[in-house]
Amino acid sequence: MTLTVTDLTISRGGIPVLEGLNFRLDAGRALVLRGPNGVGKTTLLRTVAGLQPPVTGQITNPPESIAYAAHSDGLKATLTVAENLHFWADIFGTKGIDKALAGFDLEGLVDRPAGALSAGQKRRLGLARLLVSERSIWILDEPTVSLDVASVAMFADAVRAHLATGGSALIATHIDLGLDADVLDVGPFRAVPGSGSGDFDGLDEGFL
Ligand SMILES: Nc1ncnc2c1ncn2[C@@H]1O[C@H](COP(=O)(O)OP(=O)(O)OP(=O)(O)O)[C@@H](O)[C@H]1O
Repeated sequence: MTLTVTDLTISRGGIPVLEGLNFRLDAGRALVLRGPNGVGKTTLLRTVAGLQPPVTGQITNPPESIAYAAHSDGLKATLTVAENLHFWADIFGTKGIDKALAGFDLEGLVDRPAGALSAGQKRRLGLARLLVSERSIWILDEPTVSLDVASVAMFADAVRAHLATGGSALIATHIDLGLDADVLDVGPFRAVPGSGSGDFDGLDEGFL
């Protein structure tokens, strides 16, 4: 399960933000994206996840291999924790939520509506969907926002376990997760300004 990005140029709101990107993500590996605020990390993740087309270049990955966790949690506020996970299990065509509940310490919250969770608990539930998805390539945008130290460690353990079973992860994060990961600084790939339509793109997905 290899993700390959070749000669990629990406845009946001019709304006190119990064260009000339080439990288591959092999099974069992994590790649951490670094770069200053606004450089285009989220845009790159959205493009790799298939939420928007590249300007130029290719992205190849096995079909139905990607699970994408965006900035926002994208939870169903009136559904319980268990119902949210079952909802996503139905979407992904998988069965069972126990591993996801255990992996993110949610067993004590199964009957709580997602809207009544704390910010960190919501984030844990959002990340638990990765386990429900059973997808091999995780695309993660600032996954540790709102997480306390113990929950960051829990998340890092989940990523390590995923890599150990042949999964992979592409992660935009400003913190050190303590993973054995490759690092790609996208700063040097900033696009030359002056082209594009400038159209506003209001789409902001929670999870796919
Ligand atoms: N919906 C949008 N429409 C138009 N432009 C946008 C939109 N969202 C972000 N941008 C712009 O696109 C550029 C890239 O933004 P992006 O969110 O990809 O950066 P980032 O590297 O993820 O930043 P951060 O580290 O702050 O999360 C920025 O200049 C940003 O202002």
